[in-house]
Amino acid sequence: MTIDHTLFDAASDWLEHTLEHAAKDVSETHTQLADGTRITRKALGVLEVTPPADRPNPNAETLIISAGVHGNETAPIEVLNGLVNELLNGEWHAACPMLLILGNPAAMIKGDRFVDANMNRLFHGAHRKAEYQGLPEAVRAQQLEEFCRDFAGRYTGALNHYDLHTAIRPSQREKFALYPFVEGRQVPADQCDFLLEADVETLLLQHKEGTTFSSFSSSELGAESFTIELGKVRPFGQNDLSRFTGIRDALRRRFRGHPAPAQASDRITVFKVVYEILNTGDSFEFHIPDDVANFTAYGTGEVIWEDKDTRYTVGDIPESIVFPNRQVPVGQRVGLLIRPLQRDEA
Ligand SMILES: O=C(O)CCC(=O)N[C@@H](CCC(=O)O)C(=O)O
Ligand SMILES: [Zn+2]
Repeated sequence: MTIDHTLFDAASDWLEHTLEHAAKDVSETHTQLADGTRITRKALGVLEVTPPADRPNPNAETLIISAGVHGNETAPIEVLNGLVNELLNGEWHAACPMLLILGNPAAMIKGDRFVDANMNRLFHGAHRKAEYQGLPEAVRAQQLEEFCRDFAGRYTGALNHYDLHTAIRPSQREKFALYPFVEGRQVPADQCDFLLEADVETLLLQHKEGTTFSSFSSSELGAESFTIELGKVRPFGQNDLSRFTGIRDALRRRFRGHPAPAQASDRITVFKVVYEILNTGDSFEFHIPDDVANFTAYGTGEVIWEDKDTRYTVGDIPESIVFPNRQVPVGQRVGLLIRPLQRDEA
């Protein structure tokens, strides 16, 4: 490895630098690769890649790729860091402008989903709410929004954002993507092809705007954005990276500006979110066990949650649970209920 250490001080790579400096400020710095690509370390865990102006960008796109918005979701962090190492090592040339983000370094060091507040609920302006004022995760969400806004504002090509995660629970469908809700929008076929290329065969359509990173970039920046769940949460070093080669190879292909391989888009299974379960407070009872897998289905009449005022039972069409988690603050998401998208709903 012949990495230029002006970018990462004495650290061996981007991830090591990000973890070592998690409690410190780092200033902006940049370097130029032998092929003329400029790499700017904008801040801790934020790299901008700028190919030389005369290099073709065959897919006419700009990319934002984020991982580690939840600190314990380490596999996508390792995948993204591996791709950065390849780039810095001169193994291939970057074709498109890219903003690469390791979201929450302090939580990565702790090995936890977050430190003070779930950062993936603080985007799309939510970091401005009084209850989050001054929290490091609110400051970081605002900083990441600003970097993305600045990056998006400097380019005209199609903007795409893939926010990479892994799930807390096991899942009947190991890899799946969530498409943030934007009024009147439909998922483009080439995005489904990309998901399939990355071995992601299941897509969930959100039913309302949210405060996730991908909701921010799609609603505020007009990006085609997805949250992508790639497997299960594990600590650094304990991931079986052979289960993540689909996303690694698909991203590398995009970074290099190579054409998309042909895919059969009808292979993707699409669900829509029909209901978001929220923690309603003291009398809230969630009837789904803690160890249930994502996509477990519940039949007509089954009670999912209740409190002193409300009892939610499944209606005529079975519904499946995704992201069940009762350990969330009042007002936050305890889970999503989904059902397959019918043909006439497409
Ligand atoms: O497994 C879980 O319960 C959570 C995994 C995760 O972090 N998922 C994202 C999904 C974001 C979205 O809805 O687009 C999250 O909860 O932030
Ligand atoms: Zn996550």
